[in-house]
Amino acid sequence: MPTPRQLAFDALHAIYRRGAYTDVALDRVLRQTNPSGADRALVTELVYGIVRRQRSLDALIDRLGKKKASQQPPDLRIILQIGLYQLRYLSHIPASAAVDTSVELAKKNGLKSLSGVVNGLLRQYERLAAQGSDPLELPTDPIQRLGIAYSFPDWIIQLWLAQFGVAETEKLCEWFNRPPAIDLRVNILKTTIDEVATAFSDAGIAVSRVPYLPQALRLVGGARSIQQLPGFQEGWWTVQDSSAQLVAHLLDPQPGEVVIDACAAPGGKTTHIAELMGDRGTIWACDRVLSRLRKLQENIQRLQLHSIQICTGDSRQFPQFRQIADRVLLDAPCSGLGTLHRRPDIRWRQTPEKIAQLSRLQEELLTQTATWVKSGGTLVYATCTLNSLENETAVQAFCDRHPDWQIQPPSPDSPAAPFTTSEGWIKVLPHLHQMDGFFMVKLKKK
Ligand SMILES: C[S@@+](CC[C@H](N)C(=O)[O-])C[C@H]1O[C@@H](n2cnc3c(N)ncnc32)[C@H](O)[C@@H]1O
Repeated sequence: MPTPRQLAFDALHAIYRRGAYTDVALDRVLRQTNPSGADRALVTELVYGIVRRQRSLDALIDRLGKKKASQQPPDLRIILQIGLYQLRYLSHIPASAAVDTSVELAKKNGLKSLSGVVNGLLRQYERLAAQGSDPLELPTDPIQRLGIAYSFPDWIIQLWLAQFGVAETEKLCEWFNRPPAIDLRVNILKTTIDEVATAFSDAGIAVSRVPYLPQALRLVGGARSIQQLPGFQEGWWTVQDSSAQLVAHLLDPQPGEVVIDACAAPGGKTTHIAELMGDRGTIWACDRVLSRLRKLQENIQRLQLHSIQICTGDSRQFPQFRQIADRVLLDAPCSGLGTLHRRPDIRWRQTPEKIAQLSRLQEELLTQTATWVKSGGTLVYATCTLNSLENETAVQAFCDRHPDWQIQPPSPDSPAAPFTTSEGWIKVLPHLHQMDGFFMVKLKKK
């Protein structure tokens, strides 16, 4: 049976050298070997943590090694990262264990002749740390300082510094390096939040309520196998972050209405809309990615909903929806910078060029889906990103071009009300609200 560190090495090898997605590579090594609880937790922590922290870890290798990280043999670099990550970020692992197991990894993975390099570099880290000096040297320039200290690319730091300033950006970076919480949304058509909370506590699983969110329960104590939690098969709940739950509350759909969800898959918000409507009315769930729509279909079946119709294709091209909807949700494809803790590789995969393309797509989707709304109807635009170009700027530009639309703040009793700015934007900031970062706004058509 391979050790947890060997499994982490295998997953990181697939991620760095073959371009695999982090969650896919991790899932593969866990499924192949099915390690026990503590080992599984260590592999998960190492893989997610190292992908997140790779800029900081490479800066340490640059400082402590004879060669820069980028010039090290690729597998050696992975092993050095595994060792340094444990020394720097995992307080429950003794330094000697971190060093010895990394030396072992080098020997077992064809790098016997370089195992001395691993030993020397990790011990040098330990020596400096023991003397009380931080082995991670930081430049004075604030962009690079935060980028290296918290392991983000400079462009993301720049973007946030412009929006939030230094102190807030630092808190945000720190938050995004923590493991994510798992929130559930209780299906009010099947059960109540109290019943679900009791079922969980009877099964020895702690859950807590989330302020302002009437259907949200947060799992206390991290990662678990979701399918085995009480009530999953019965459709009592859906995994959905609390901030994503705010979106359907802001839309405020009513029983009997026609609602179109323009970017619906895998259906977290579509199914919430159906639940809030008492499963009465018509919800068109559109998306252009078939595999994601299959997940939506599974969710509809598990939750036993009947009011949702699936529509496959590009939401910029559905003339049949012209002026038929009471409400439209545009949960737009976006850069995802509000969910960096959940998807550790986005910070390295996303680029300003890709965001410029997304921004054009968002504008086209907003312009087209707005034509679906009846007079007096509403459209909610939402993204899970913290980037004003995709948020305030996009919506303001739309309003400037369409004077028959205006921003409508949520009603004071809406769960979204506490997150609303004076301009009517709903902005969820992770370090303030302890949820994924989200932006949403409700627009009303005259
Ligand atoms: C943020 S995700 C939607 C998440 C979903 N609303 C939920 O709550 O589960 C954005 C979705 O937009 C879809 N998408 C991207 N471009 C599209 C287009 N032109 N037309 C329709 N769907 C599109 C993507 O396939 C993706 O599923």
